[in-house]
Amino acid sequence: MTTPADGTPDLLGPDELAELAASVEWPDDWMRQATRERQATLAKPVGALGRLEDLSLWISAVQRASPPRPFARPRVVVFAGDHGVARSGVSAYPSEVTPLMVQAFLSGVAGVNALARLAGATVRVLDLSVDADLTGPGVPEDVTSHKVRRGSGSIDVEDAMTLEEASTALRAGMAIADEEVDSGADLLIAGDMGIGNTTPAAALVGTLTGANAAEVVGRGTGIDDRGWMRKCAAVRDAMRRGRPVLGDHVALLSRIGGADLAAMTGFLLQAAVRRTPVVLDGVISCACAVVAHDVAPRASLWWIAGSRSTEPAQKLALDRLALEPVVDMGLRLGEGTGALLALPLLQAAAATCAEMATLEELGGSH
Ligand SMILES: Cc1cc2ncn([C@H]3O[C@H](COP(=O)(O)O)[C@@H](O)[C@H]3O)c2cc1C
Ligand SMILES: O=C(O)c1cccnc1
Repeated sequence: MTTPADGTPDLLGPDELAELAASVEWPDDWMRQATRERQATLAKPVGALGRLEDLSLWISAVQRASPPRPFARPRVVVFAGDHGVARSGVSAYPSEVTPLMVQAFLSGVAGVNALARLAGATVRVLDLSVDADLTGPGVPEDVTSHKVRRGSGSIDVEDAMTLEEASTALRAGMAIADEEVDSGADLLIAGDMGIGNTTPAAALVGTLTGANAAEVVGRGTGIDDRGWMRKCAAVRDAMRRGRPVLGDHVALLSRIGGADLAAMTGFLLQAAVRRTPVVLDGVISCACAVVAHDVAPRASLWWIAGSRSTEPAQKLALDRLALEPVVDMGLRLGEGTGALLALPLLQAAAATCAEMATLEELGGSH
């Protein structure tokens, strides 16, 4: 935690967040318009590339380039963290799976690794709040370089973390986005790993959209009806704890979020500040996106929805963000997999627009 010389905790205050929000620029509408005009001249019937054409306009606007370029350095950052609420029977799997999956990401054998290889993206995994000690031989130091705490509190009955830790986690996420953009990433994806994390995600979406627990709670890793009812009760209790601090984003994340989710929120915000596009993934990244959008409404113009999740909270989140997923394949994995599934379609949108001749260049007209 960063603490100023006088010893007071370095809280991320509303003024700093408002300043951050004000620094988010608009994507470039001139480039969007230039690409719209180009699409109308390419060697195809007008509109024949369907939604790829819409995607090419967004890519142009966020790249400030017309025609758009395929992304050269797409990067996934997986935010790993455990959640005390998992002890209340809200997940089909135990928290011990979280550190195992971190090892799997590092070994390159998880779903996110396979899809990243296919899509030409690289993967970085960070332990923000895994309830295990991941330092030691075989684990690169980078993995724990932004660790905030071991596990987050059980949000139905206690705070996920302190206000200081929430501030630290948000700042960590911003620093991570800076690190990635400074290292050359031109497209970012926020992946998640943490047993129980669909519970705080649902609670955040429910609190910010005004929906009730039954409307936001899904099956997560595959809980049965009794598990779903336990999860509804946990989310209802968490939302009761979150509602009084609606509007204070640091307090909201400290009460009913988690260090991993707070970091992801900071990451999404800073990506927008750095004019770097993001493909959102499943319910976790979309829940964080709703928090980040509440801080900085313009930030969502820098994001696109990769994949429809089966989690109901993701639908409410995307409605709030006015985003329509690129693919709908019934995914419910997270890790960044849904975003990676959409990435080849984004590349297709950029490549067709950049590489196709115009009808006029072929000697024709229409
Ligand atoms: C082996 C395994 C790999 C995963 N990869 C992502 N998740 C996903 O499922 C979890 C969230 O669902 P819930 O809230 O129901 O626990 C998170 O770890 C999320 O990343 C996984 C879950 C498991 C079991
Ligand atoms: O929507 C997701 O990404 C998701 C759904 C269930 C479990 N983990 C992640």
